[in-house]
Amino acid sequence: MSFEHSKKILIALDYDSQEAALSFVKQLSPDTCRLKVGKEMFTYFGPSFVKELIDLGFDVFLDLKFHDIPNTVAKAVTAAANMGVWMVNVHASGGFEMMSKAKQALEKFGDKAPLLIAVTVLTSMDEIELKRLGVEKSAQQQVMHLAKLAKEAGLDGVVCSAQEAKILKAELGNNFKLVTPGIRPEGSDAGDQKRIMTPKQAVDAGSDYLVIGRPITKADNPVKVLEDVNSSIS
Ligand SMILES: O=c1ccn([C@@H]2O[C@H](COP(=O)(O)O)[C@@H](O)[C@H]2O)c(=O)[nH]1
Repeated sequence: MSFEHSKKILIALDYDSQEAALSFVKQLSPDTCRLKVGKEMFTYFGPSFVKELIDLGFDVFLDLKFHDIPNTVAKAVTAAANMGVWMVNVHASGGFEMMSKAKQALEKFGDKAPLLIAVTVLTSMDEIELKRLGVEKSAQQQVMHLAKLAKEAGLDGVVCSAQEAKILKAELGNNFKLVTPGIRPEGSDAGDQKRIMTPKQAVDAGSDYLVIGRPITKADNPVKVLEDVNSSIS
């Protein structure tokens, strides 16, 4: 199996126990996946947990989806870069100025700067939910609108669903990275995710990185599920 394909999988570590998360992580190799730390684990266990994962050799995506005024977000992404994370994100709906300031704040880290990615439309949202927010565009149109804004602001890519990957790649080019949660291997429960695809469909559509949480972490044999996902996309 090619190393490049294995590293496409970002496992969402959404645990309320650091011990449980670490006992799972210690069965993994940094050659077969990267790890994502989100709001739950960061709120419980903070930067020391993130650093422990980095010390174990893993690339870490710090998924805190910053959304605040430009100055605050620029300082928050600076703190993330100081932690040594591989990728960090902000909400595109925080605006062009916020995204630009965040990108500028990372320039001082040179080639050690984390990738900076913007969340477009959460994969748990469908058009009914967008309408409730007053957004009349389709999910695909709204993702495209926010992704173009993120690209103009100099960001490295976006979080979107794999359902939008093909059209985003065609419009924004191959270097603009697409990080896609809402990945569901055949037969797994969608849960609260609305815009979903299987790992193979996502890769075929052009996703660069596939975020997978519960289908792996809640499985009876998580390592086997990861191996099967990696085989399906290799
Ligand atoms: O649009 C988004 C942005 C982030 N997420 C995060 O990804 C994982 C998905 O976990 P699953 O268990 O595979 O559903 C989770 O940590 C979310 O916070 C997302 O799902 N959608």
